Amino acid sequence: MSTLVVTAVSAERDAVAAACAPAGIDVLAVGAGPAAAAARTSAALARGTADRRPYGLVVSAGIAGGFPPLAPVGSVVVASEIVAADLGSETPDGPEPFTSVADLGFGTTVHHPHGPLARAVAEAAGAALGPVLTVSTATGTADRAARLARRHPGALAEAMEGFGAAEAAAVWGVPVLEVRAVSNPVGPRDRSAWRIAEALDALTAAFGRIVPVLDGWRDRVPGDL
Ligand SMILES: O=C(O)c1cccc(C(=O)CC[C@H]2O[C@@H](n3cnc4c(=O)[nH]cnc43)[C@H](O)[C@@H]2O)c1
Repeated sequence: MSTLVVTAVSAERDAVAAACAPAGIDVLAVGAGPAAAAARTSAALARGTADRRPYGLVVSAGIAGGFPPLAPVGSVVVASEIVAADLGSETPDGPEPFTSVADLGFGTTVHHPHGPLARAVAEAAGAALGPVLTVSTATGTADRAARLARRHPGALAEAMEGFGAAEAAAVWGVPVLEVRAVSNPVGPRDRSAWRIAEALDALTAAFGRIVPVLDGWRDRVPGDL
């Protein structure tokens, strides 16, 4: 079965496609944020099924903010967990001014990529493996960066689409991965410090090393990886 890679914007799509298109892996720009990612990823999965070419894996990919020092600018991360970090409610009292929908008892905030596949992809890419957060509002202050890091120990990075792509993949019963190249630190907003070209180059290089693993996954005998 084939693989679908989804990115937010066309520059990310082109960076991934430079490595994936020669291998016949589809790469789509589905828009920024979890809602656009969920809607358009689900539509692409439906098209694949209708065309009798169902996808067997969804990969959310692109650039991201990295939590220093775990994920420096220019590094690549692979998600061990895809976490909806701001899906919940603010709370007026207590040390933690946020509670998740999972804690409130009416939703899920974590998707778990296939462990052996995520490990194999991280190893091939020379990437760190750990939680990657999905946010609807990019972090722009040191205070919020510290709160997120406290609430999600070991979090490597934040981006804005992974959880949406994972929700779509779950609806279609397809496994999901998230692969990100770090363009900026999570913290006080300074767009001039974003190293987008460096991160896009890192993304292309990472997918060059990941493609053979995805090929092996496509051809796998269940239990192989
Ligand atoms: O301006 C450009 O040339 C350009 C090229 C490629 C990508 C972009 C984006 O702005 C991508 C937005 C996308 O990146 C993720 N992202 C990156 N850093 C963060 C962050 O610190 N916090 C949250 N998300 C981040 C996110 O997935 C965005 O959708 C521009």
